[in-house]
Amino acid sequence: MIYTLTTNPAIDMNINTKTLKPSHVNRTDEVVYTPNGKGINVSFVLRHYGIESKILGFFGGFSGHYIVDEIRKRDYVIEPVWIDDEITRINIFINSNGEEYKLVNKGGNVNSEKQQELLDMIKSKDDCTHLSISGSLPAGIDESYYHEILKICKEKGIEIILDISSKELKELLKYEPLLIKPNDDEIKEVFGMEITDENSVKEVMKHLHGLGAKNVLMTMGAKGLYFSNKEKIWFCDAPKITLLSSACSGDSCLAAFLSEWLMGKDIEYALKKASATGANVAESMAIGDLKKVDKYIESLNIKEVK
Ligand SMILES: O=P(O)(O)OC[C@@]1(O)O[C@H](CO)[C@@H](O)[C@@H]1O
Repeated sequence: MIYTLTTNPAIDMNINTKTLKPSHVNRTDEVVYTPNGKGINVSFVLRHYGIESKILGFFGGFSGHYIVDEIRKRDYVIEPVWIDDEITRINIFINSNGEEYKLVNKGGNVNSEKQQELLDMIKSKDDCTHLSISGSLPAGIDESYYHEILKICKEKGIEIILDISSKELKELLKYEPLLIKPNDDEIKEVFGMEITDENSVKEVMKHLHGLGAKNVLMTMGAKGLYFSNKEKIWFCDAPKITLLSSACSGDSCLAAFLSEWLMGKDIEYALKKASATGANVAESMAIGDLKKVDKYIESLNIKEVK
């Protein structure tokens, strides 16, 4: 069973507005509230593609209850660690005249007792084959927490999937995660390496594998994505779309990829599905209905980077 861990969930408030002026009452055109957080988004899209997963995370206050209730209404198994006296954050994504404004808040404080509760929960899981960890850490949790989680995974033989932007990612590769999903900006920030051409991609992949990553899915938004399994590197282009909101796009891309790749299916199709899904989400508010994915897949091209 795949488990997703969202250490810092959020209600996403997705707003569409033609006017966004300072010192002005901006009456918006559309607003969509969705129960989210990066790992939760992965679970949603996995289910869309027929793969079940279970959801873990820290939740608190009215907003935490809203997220957990919504997820339970959709019949997911979610095991929340409830944080006392703290409210799960609400993040705001504004789309106005082709521009995106992303207001991502910190998240409630998680004390050491609650941190331990989650670690004990992971330790107690006997059905967990893969743990997909996504997103930022909330207040009160130090980066060293990742090490504690990953040590438990190693001991229990749980395969690790990491989609985190933390600088600690570099140090975490020694736990040999099955897959990491950085984007090109994170590669620059965390590893100080810039993607300029195919040679730089080869260098980056070699470096990441050298540090311990078994597989790397590197996303680059409208520029496409690369996947490396240490033996080969593939590139997949991206469909041309009109961007509405890039929120949830990377998480959905990862889930689409996992839905094929973890099942041992064709790698080229998995990459096309990942690219098509990320693009279709980026032209929607929140995750959207993913209805254009099949059409986009037909238009995509894969090439091997030699
Ligand atoms: O602060 P993090 O965890 O990095 O990002 C959280 C978040 O912005 O990412 C998701 C989209 O990818 C949203 O659903 C959510 O609000």
